[in-house]
Order: sequence, then C-alpha cells, then structure tokens
Amino acid sequence: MKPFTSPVVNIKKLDHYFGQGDLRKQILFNIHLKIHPGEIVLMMGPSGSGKTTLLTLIGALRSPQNGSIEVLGNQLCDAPTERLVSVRRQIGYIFQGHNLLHSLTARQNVQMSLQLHADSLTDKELSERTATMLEAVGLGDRIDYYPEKLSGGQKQRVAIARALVSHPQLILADEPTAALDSKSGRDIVEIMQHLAKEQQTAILLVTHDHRILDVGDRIVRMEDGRLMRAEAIAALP
Ligand SMILES: Nc1ncnc2c1ncn2[C@@H]1O[C@H](COP(=O)(O)OP(=O)(O)OP(=O)(O)O)[C@@H](O)[C@H]1O
Repeated sequence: MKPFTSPVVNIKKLDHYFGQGDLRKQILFNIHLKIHPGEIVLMMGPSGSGKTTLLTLIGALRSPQNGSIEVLGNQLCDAPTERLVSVRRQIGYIFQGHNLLHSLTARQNVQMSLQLHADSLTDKELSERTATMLEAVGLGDRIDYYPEKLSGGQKQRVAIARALVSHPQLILADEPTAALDSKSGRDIVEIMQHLAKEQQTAILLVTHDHRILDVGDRIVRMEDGRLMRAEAIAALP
C-alpha cells in the first residue's frame, strides 16, 4: 500500500448529536483535528466528554452527520456504507477489552486479521508474517497459546500484533493500558510507539494514564464535547 503523505485524519467543523426530537443532544462541537503519518496523538479528557464518540466516528464505526471528516483520503460525512466498510478495513483497532477470540491461539487470532486484509499472500507468507509480528511484540515463545493461558499484558500484545500485522496507516486505541499494571502498560505503549515509527503508522490513543504521556508527539484534550488546545509534549513540565 502506498504511504500517505497528506494528513491521515483531517477533521473540520465536526458536530455530532445523539437522540431524536426533544431528546436530541449535541455531544461534539466544532471539532478540528489533523493527524499526520507516523504521528502519535494522545487524547485525554473527563469521562463522558466525547472521546470514544470521536474515535468511533474517525474509525467509520458510526456515520458522521455535520462537518467534514476525511480518513485516509475518504470523506466519511454522508458516505455510502461501502466506503465506511472499506475505511474500516484499513484501520487497526485496539480496545481495552482486547476482543481476542478465545477458541483461537495467538497465532490464529493474528493470522485471521491478516487474511482479511491480504488476500494475495500464500499460506507460508501469512504464517511467517504472523510469527514475525508476534515475535516483535515479545510473544515469540507464546505463539501457539490460547488467550486463557496468557496474562492481561500478553493478551493486549496479541491485540496489538493483530492490529499492526496488516501494516495499517492508522491505529485507533481506546484506553489500551487501562487494565494493565504499570510495567505492562508501559511495555505495550513502547511497542506501539516503536512499530508506529518503523511503519509510519499514525496513532490516536485515548488514555487516562498519565504514566504514558511521553510516548505521544502531541496531546489533545476533550472537554464537554470540545477539543481544547493541543500541547506539544516537550512543553509539559
Ligand atoms: N449511543 C449513544 N446514545 C446516546 N448518548 C450517547 C451514546 N453514546 C454516548 N453517549 C453520550 O455521549 C457522551 C459522550 O460519551 P463518550 O463515550 O464519547 O465519552 P468518553 O469521553 O469516551 O467517556 P469515557 O472516558 O467514560 O469512556 C456521554 O454523555 C454519553 O452518555
């Protein structure tokens, strides 16, 4: 796939509402956000401020209503379902609950994702790429383990391997370290950071975890549905 040179995400004047009629409530207000290839953007903000809603709009998991939201060169506002589905397939998702399939081994979980994205690979190539990816996240000796035999941090690493194996140009991560102890959380984000820089993947990561702020290039803050000023990490105390 050709690497992206323009912003991977380009959002202008985005509003979002939930509900109908008298119950209609505005959740996002006039959002502007650009994310460039290889950039790691952390999104923080209080519970209920709209972070997950924005993430799911960028991920083409719900339809945007007002404004402009371009993801990997595709306009998502008023987009037909096929375009949303096609964008969805180009994004790597890492969520807190890792969502591994319990009846499949680590290798099978990762390989299944690769199969969905790369139909031109032979079985041998699929298997090699899967193993290389699991080795890259430090699970070379756990490749044939089922999720129940892995720790929380190891399962989250499988989820990262699964999200990255097809070399997506955008990763969306919603609190990937929330369920992990400090050391595992740190390891996870460092793996993501390393792989992102190597593959020029852009990452938008929602977090409440102050221990990982230094892995980002930029922090944006959501408050009451509004994105507040972006801060350069270097400027933080
Ligand atoms: N499907 C929905 N229908 C109606 N309201 C919703 C829906 N999803 C979210 N909301 C409301 O939208 C607001 C923003 O929720 P959202 O989940 O985006 O916040 P958040 O910042 O991700 O919170 P948290 O940090 O707790 O995950 C909340 O007031 C929530 O109740």
